[in-house]
Amino acid sequence: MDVLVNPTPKLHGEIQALSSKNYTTRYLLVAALAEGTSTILYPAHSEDSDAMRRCIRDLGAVIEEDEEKMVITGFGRNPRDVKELDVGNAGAVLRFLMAVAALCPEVTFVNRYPDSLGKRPHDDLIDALGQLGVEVEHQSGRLPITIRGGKAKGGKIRVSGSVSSQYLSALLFLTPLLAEDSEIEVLHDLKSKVVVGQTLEVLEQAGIVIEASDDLMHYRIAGGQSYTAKNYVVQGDYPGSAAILAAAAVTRSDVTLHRLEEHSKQGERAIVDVLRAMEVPLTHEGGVVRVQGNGKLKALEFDGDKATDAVLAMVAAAVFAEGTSRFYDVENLRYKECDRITDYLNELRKAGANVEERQSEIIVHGRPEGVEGGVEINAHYDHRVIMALTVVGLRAKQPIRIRDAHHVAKSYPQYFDHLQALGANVEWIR
Ligand SMILES: O=C(O)C1=C[C@@H](OP(=O)(O)O)[C@@H](O)[C@H](O)C1
Ligand SMILES: C=C(OP(=O)(O)O)C(=O)O
Repeated sequence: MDVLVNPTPKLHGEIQALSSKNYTTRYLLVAALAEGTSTILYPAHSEDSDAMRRCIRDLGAVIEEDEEKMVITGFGRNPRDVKELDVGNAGAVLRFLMAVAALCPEVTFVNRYPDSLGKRPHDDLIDALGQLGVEVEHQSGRLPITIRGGKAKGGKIRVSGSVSSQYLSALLFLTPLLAEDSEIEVLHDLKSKVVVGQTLEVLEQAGIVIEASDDLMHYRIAGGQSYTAKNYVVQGDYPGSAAILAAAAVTRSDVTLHRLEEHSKQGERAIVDVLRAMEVPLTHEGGVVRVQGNGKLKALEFDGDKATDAVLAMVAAAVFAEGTSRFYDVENLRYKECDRITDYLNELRKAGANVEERQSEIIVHGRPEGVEGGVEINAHYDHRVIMALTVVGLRAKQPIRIRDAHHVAKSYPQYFDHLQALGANVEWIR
């Protein structure tokens, strides 16, 4: 299904932020790896969180749920012998479960999104699992992937962090369950380092002890640990909310978002500081962000690796800023649902934005006068491209049609409902 985004000068109203995708996938996983019964309050409901829920159920977790919570009885260190797992288009879910599959005799991860997740590389994790004696069959590091586990005991592992932090997170979830102690050394650089902080936070909540160096490049993990069943509460989601806040910033607005903790470990909370630095009038107190946009923004320079999943929304805001903005250290955006540098900038250019790319940078020459619009956008299967192009469409002169906008449901199925509630003129078209 497509979405038509019509020019919308004003946004007004209050919404509750969606629940965090990254915390939901992690809490589901640690609940499954525990032997007792855990409760997750306010879990996210999206394609990615559904993928984790479906897979842990296939692996033997028992899940009961109502509107507000999920009650999960885990399988501990003994997942069911399942032949196939379908993670949909969810990168983190795939990588985390590739590690968990080391506890299974033989599991194949199917390739349902050959043009999106099917193109993403997993070589560094495959290599690390190999060091633990796990046999992995793959297509040049890509899906479909078959994992033959059962032999992993622990030991020394070296893993590259230069493409994704998810490989390291995956190993941090697995190693405490192995019989022997492990030591993990991260090679090269570690991208999206802040997300590893979320992994460590959740592991600690689940009763797992991990010794991490201050720079997050070295870890010691005692083997033979058990995950404790616990009650978890999922906080609001900054990456998805970043798009709503960017929409409020580029329009004349009075928009309030609830459930966005100031001291969250989500790096994408930087959206608030970035918009503030762009001189967007806003306040953030007691978990409530209020933007009173006047449509005026100033350009800025920002290290995008600190807030990976909010960069596209920040770039969309910068499209209308006075001056030239630069988002640097963002190379790993190329390895997401699409190439979030080349593919995204091509779509932005179609809409009339003045943008340039470098291998690891996005440069935006702002157009405070607005962009032309009047074009069709290819979503590239990417929820964050869809959300960001919507922000641009609100301030374009002519409507923008976003093809296959239903892929927004990967993380934020209610995105267009929330925008409509704020007065945005957006409509679904078949
Ligand atoms: O661990 C996670 O849940 C995630 C890590 C990040 O990926 P990279 O480490 O590949 O940047 C992020 O972009 C993704 O949306 C979720
Ligand atoms: C890149 C993302 O997710 P994943 O890597 O889990 O597919 C995202 O949510 O923007």
